[in-house]
Amino acid sequence: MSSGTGLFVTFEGGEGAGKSTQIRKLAESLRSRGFDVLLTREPGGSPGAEAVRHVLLSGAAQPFGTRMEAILFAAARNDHVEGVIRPALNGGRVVLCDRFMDSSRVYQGITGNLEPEFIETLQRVAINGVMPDCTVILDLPATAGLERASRRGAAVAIAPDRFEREELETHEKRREAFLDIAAREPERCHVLDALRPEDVIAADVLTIVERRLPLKTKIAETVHE
Ligand SMILES: Nc1ncnc2c1ncn2[C@@H]1O[C@H](COP(=O)(O)OP(=O)(O)OP(=O)(O)O)[C@@H](O)[C@H]1O
Ligand SMILES: Cc1cn([C@H]2C[C@H](O)[C@@H](COP(=O)(O)O)O2)c(=O)[nH]c1=O
Repeated sequence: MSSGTGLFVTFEGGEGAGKSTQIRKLAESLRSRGFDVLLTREPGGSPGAEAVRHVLLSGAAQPFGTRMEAILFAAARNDHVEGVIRPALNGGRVVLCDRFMDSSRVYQGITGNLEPEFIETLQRVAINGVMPDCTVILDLPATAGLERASRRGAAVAIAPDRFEREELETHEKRREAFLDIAAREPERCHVLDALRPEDVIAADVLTIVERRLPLKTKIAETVHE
């Protein structure tokens, strides 16, 4: 459970699953209902973590090995948590984060072949008690997600990042690894079929998140009194 009186929701899944799309839609729906929403992402979300994002996604850290990359992701996460996420939750805000610790478990742990104990130790240090209240996992075949990501990249002339460029088999393993996490943590994780139309998925996401809202968060007006 997250710290403070806010609500912490993370979005996870493979490349091109629709995380950014769904986060934007959810933020819009919640804001229109008066909630004070912070939309953020990983790696990144704070000035220090955004600097590390560039190092990681460009592949500049790749020659130093997966362990080094995992530690950099954790360092960026800790900066983001302490500088941005924890203060927002303490202020009663709804925090929506595009990827978080489950991405490290999957990308660095499972497909990076790092020992689970090492990854879990890093996560404990990185999140320092700030656990997501709820995680939406957008699930689709890797081929479909990569196709979407490549169409999106072509439209804005952005090349695939260091992780997107990996083998199809690796992306399929990641899909299975996210589903395994969901099976192990059913209270926190909700798996949605991401092949459906955006608005159908968005309605499911809103239902999931609304169930958790009244208990913990404040509406925007009361936060800024
Ligand atoms: N349900 C959907 N059906 C069809 N296309 C979609 C759907 N959701 C998103 N898209 C499109 O797929 C592309 C990828 O979506 P988006 O950027 O939201 O994914 P993402 O999970 O954040 O990707 P990444 O992890 O690679 O950043 C975008 O062009 C988006 O418009
Ligand atoms: C948080 C996190 C991310 N990654 C990888 C997953 C993606 O390939 C990129 C982020 O790109 P996006 O377009 O912003 O989704 O980084 C990772 O390997 N480990 C992590 O902890």
